[in-house]
Amino acid sequence: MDQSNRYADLSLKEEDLINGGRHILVAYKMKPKAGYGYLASAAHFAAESSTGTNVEVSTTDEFTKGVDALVYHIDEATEEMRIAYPIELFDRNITDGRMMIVSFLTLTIGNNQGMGDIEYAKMYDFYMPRRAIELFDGPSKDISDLWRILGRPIKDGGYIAGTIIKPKLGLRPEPFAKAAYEFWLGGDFIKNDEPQGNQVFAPMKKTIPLVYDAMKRAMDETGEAKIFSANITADDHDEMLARGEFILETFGPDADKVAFLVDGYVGGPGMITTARRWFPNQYLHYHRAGHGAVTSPQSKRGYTAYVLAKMSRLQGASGIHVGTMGFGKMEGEKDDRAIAYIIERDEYQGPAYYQKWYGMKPTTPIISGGMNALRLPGFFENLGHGNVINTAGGGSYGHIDSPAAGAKSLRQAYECWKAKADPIEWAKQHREFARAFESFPADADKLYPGWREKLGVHK
Ligand SMILES: O=C(COP(=O)(O)O)[C@H](O)[C@H](O)COP(=O)(O)O
Ligand SMILES: [Mg+2]
Repeated sequence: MDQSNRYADLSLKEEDLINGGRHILVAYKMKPKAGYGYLASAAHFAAESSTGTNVEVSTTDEFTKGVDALVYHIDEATEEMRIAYPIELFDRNITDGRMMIVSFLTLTIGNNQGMGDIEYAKMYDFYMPRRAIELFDGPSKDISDLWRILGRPIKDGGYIAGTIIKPKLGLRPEPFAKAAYEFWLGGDFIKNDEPQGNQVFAPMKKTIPLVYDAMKRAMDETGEAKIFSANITADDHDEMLARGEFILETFGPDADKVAFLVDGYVGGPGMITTARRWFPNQYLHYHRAGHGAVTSPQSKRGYTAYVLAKMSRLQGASGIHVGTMGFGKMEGEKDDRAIAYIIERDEYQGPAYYQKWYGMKPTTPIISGGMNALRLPGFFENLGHGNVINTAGGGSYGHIDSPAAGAKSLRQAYECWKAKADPIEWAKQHREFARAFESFPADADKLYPGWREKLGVHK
């Protein structure tokens, strides 16, 4: 059944839809299955994603038709399809009238992912009108809160040198706390690796008090504040809250130095919102492990990493991983800068839509995955600034001198970029940075050919 007379109106202008402020707009790359017309499939897609199904139903009335999603733009050659969703379609809380990401996903990237006439469809951008921005929580804490804790300026407070406790799993409580202490002697921020929680060999009730003790000792030793991002992810929200409350109680007077890490892609939007609403005084660290299943450029379904990051700001993530833009070990491109810019700026031109955030707090780009001091100068140059959290696991615990030296090498890499200095010249003055060359020789060979001669390293 061709539903394009009801679910498509190609005379609608995007500019008018935006000025009207009544629609959420979504841009997809969509391809119908062979034998299906583009517009008819697009209209069926919009029907399934809003008020319709594959047949006409007798229960439809005039009001129903007023909230139909409408295809307003198609371009078969570029597989471009854009749909306007009336804002009324989206579910609101009975407790406080607010919007929820789960409803946004259910409609815009729900059943339409399994339709018989659609080969594939991937969301690559969406636009939220001002009213929707008003109805999402947004972050309650942001990077300025971390800068304040670290004793930095709250604007442009700069690079936060972090790590991930490695090995990923298998450390018992004492070695775990020792690994934390050793990094904090040189760095600012430590996160649990995303699978670390309450394993039998490292029970949280034993490990967390030791981590707090390590933090206190490192703060005494360095005279600097330190931050720990603790994983509270759990299937059961009560379990997640119990973890969070136990951690805050343990850190007591230093609970402001605790962030909460939630595995938001595998855990889902409800887990992020529960953490956001239950612990509004903590920095909320969104770890996105698993996202590649839908966001990878190889996947023609789901949504992009840009869309994931943009949703996380609406949900209230204080920070989210944005990859390493081709400088680390995970998939990524230089142009992934856009993923950082959409979450940190107050307005930004995305791949399809110009989004204004109307003062919603920013979400920090968290840079992670195969990073080390040698890779950072190029990374900052590409991004154009260093106001990020960077967690370098291998880059810290793989430094040949110590985790503290690894941490210092990260800070020195940032200072090198800020000073616009030549990394080789910088290495001559900064020992930990220099030793990073010997720690990661494959990277050094690739990024700084001839480094051995220039730095006088002949082993
Ligand atoms: O454990 C790590 C990195 O460890 P290492 O620093 O040793 O590589 C992170 O979980 C991933 O980077 C996540 O990837 P992303 O940030 O792309 O989501
Ligand atoms: Mg990890």
